[in-house]
Amino acid sequence: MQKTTQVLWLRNDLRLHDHEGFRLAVEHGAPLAVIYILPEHWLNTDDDGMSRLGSAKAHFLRASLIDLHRQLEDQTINFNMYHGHPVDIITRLRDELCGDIRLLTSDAQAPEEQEWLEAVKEYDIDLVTYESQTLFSQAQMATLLNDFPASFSKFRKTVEKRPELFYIPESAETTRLHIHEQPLRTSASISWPGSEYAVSLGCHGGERPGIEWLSRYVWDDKAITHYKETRNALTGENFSSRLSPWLAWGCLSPRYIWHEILKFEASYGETEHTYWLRFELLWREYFHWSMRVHGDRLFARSGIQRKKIEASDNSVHWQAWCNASTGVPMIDAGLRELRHTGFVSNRLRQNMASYFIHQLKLDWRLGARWFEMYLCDFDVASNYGNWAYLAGVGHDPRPVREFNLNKQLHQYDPELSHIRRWCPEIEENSLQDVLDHQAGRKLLASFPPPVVTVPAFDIKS
Ligand SMILES: Cc1cc2nc3c(=O)[nH]c(=O)nc-3n(C[C@H](O)[C@H](O)[C@H](O)COP(=O)(O)OP(=O)(O)OC[C@H]3O[C@@H](n4cnc5c(N)ncnc54)[C@H](O)[C@@H]3O)c2cc1C
Repeated sequence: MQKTTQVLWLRNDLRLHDHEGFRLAVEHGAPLAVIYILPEHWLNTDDDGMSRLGSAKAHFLRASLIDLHRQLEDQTINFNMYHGHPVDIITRLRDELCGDIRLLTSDAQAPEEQEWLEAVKEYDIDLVTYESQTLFSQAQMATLLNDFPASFSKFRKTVEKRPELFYIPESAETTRLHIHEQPLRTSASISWPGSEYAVSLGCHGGERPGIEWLSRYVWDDKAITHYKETRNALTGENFSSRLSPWLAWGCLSPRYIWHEILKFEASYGETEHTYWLRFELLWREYFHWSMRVHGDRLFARSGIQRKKIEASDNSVHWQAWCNASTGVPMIDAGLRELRHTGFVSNRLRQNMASYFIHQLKLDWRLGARWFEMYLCDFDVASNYGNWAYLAGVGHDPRPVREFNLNKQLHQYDPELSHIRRWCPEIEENSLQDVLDHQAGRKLLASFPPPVVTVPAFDIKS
């Protein structure tokens, strides 16, 4: 009989806790090799000047891999890193390992990943997939997926009625793993993207920093007790949970976070704030399952609604966006923040996307790709799901969701704290000055004029 080697191919599940892949490997018992493949094309720049891995995002991913590497090393488990085409790497490994391969990896979210998994199966590899990014499993979702709710509310109400869904299995005892001992031929060291911007991440990638952050946010600072009230802010400490980068790379499991919130509620009581953080995690869940159901349609301009929408290819507008020089301080502040830190608040993301789609009138998918390059919490389902929603071709029941930028600025950054942080050139100006500039009514000398203005707004005295 041929010997079997298990290969655990980690993708967006860079952790040890709540990990079905490790659990399955322990259960099976054959020797295990743990690998990560950085897809080569993520490093290439496309015709629009974009790559898949901007610098802040690359920083976070790299730190997450290093943290995992160290944790595995402590348990004498080799972690083998590659870059190249995932299917090429896996088939090369199969040849190197000779014998039967049992490949364990996370279920596909995006169609691109589905293609890799389909291609791997062609090579006579025993492929076993598991869920690692969602609260629920495919089996738990089966009936809902056959008739997927068109709105988030319907989805939420259905799953909230089923508490048995919110179950967290025991973590695998990795000490019981049987490790493949022979060294594997890994790729030459990866040339990670450098940066033309000074990157200043507010957080460290990796499972252990993620667990620490969650514990501090929930238990030490008890910031969860004001979540609903502050979550729409544009800046400030602990205004939202900032869990998204760890969730995106799978350094934290959504089930682990969910259960920490439940534990907090058991100690201090459920409030609208603790509930709302779980509510937002369900939004993420909704987009993830929507992507499984709708696949490629989510990347079409007409979206899942198959609605014909117009978009221009105005290169002046596009360049202004790319250079963070739209002349609208609220937008340019967000663009600068995103390039430097890989993060922007949800409220600002909504306004930025609305401006991109409704004022610059560019194709929403270009904006989604731009976010994909820079966001260190890039999550294919949440990003494309939210952009499509704002473009009116996704799950939004409303036909158009256009934000009144000046009204939003007045409501969410009345002290100009966010704008001043990222656009110091308007340090001396008042909120009304900025509102007038953005509307093109009275231009600031210190800021370029808007490429496209937004509706005027007067502060009532
Ligand atoms: C145009 C646009 C693009 C976006 N792209 C992404 C993306 O690539 N990756 C990503 O994780 N989120 C994305 N979001 C959703 C949201 O902006 C971020 O999840 C949130 O800002 C992350 O900060 P936080 O962890 O402090 O969120 P919190 O407010 O603390 O929320 C907790 C968690 O709930 C989930 N969540 C909250 N809001 C949403 C939402 N609207 N959609 C899906 N999940 C949500 C996230 O996992 C988040 O970490 C996008 C939103 C917009 C409008």
